[in-house]
Amino acid sequence: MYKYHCLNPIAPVGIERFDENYVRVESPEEADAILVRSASMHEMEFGKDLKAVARAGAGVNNIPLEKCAEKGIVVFNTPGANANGVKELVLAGMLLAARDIIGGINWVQEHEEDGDLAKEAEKAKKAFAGRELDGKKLGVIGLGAIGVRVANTATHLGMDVYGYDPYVSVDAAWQLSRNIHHAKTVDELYKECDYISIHVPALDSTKGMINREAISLMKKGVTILNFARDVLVDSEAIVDGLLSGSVKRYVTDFPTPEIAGVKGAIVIPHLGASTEESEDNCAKMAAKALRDYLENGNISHSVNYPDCNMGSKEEGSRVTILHRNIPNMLGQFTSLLAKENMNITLMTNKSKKAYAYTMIDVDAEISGNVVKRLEDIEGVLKVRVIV
Ligand SMILES: NC(=O)c1ccc[n+]([C@@H]2O[C@H](COP(=O)([O-])OP(=O)(O)OC[C@H]3O[C@@H](n4cnc5c(N)ncnc54)[C@H](O)[C@@H]3O)[C@@H](O)[C@H]2O)c1
Ligand SMILES: O=C(O)CC[C@@H](O)C(=O)O
Repeated sequence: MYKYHCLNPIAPVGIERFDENYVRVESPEEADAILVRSASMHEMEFGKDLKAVARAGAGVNNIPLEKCAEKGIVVFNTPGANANGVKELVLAGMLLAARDIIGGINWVQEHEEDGDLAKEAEKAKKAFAGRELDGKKLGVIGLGAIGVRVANTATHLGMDVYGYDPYVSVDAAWQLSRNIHHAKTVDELYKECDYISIHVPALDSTKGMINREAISLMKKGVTILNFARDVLVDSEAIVDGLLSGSVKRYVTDFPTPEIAGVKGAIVIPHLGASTEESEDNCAKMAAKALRDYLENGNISHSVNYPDCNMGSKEEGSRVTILHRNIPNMLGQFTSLLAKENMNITLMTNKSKKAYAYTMIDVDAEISGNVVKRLEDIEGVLKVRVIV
């Protein structure tokens, strides 16, 4: 029986994927697996049985990835599962920035009692006039699951789109419309574009990337959209930009006291992935990855260990070993099993940066003593026998 805990509400269609071999527990300390959305796990103590964490979403900056890797806890996310939901809200954000739809709606609400509302509205509406997106230049920074969708859709609105991503994946590049200009530097994109939308993860290298210097390179009256993470944008610089008029609008999905209420800011309460479809997709993908890992040892869409798949566990035993990516690990595992006269029927080993994963099928039962000796090998972080 596997125990799982949900740190945030997870869509029922995902939870339904756990069959009678799974039980939901109230305490994360008891769990074999944790499902999480945006709750911060940085200060959490992990229970001794915790084997995996699944982020029902894309961003993993709420999870201590290195600490998990060191404890042999595999962290999964659900790449692309909420990308369409975010893309649609980014488009809405551009429209809200281009036309004063919010001001207009507020005006109507404030005048709802007015008997002559229709006539008064015709007089008032010039205060809420805007501009069209057609023909404007949009710069998309980060051409992953969301960025590609935003860029491609914007071309259908008649926008002239520039994309910047020095690490773009081959898959994403294949999906990108040929009408998108390839910005070779981010400065080129800053200088050209009327709208700039960021879709990069929060990493040490991206935090604060929209700072005073970046804003100084942008066109006067630029609109900046941030549906990625608050820390990507220097909030003092953006507030000063809005107050001085160098930034016309800042549309963000991340409410902070510094930005909420500033004139020109459109602040949304982190609704990018809050659609029925995105929540369902993320929950299903997260539950599927957890089950495959717990039941078969297979890893797909992990952010701290390599993806590795040996199919379903068949007869015999499967031992899985999370370890450091250092020389002679495989040699030590196989010679230990050979000394125990165990016949290896299938084996695979993959690595990702400092960590590696080995899966070994043998045609006999693996004793507790063998597990202990595998655990004692220098560089081994966790050993699991799947029965
Ligand atoms: N608002 C929301 O509800 C919501 C929902 C999903 C994701 N997000 C955020 O959006 C981010 C992007 O999501 P995604 O699904 O597109 O992720 P993704 O991993 O598919 O794409 C990220 C892209 O950013 C690129 N990148 C990394 N560093 C870069 C840099 N310095 N300059 C330019 N490009 C760089 C990568 O190469 C990659 O192509 C997530 O990390 C998350 O923080 C927010
Ligand atoms: O779970 C959410 O609502 C937000 C998820 C989003 O920020 C993500 O990074 O996928």
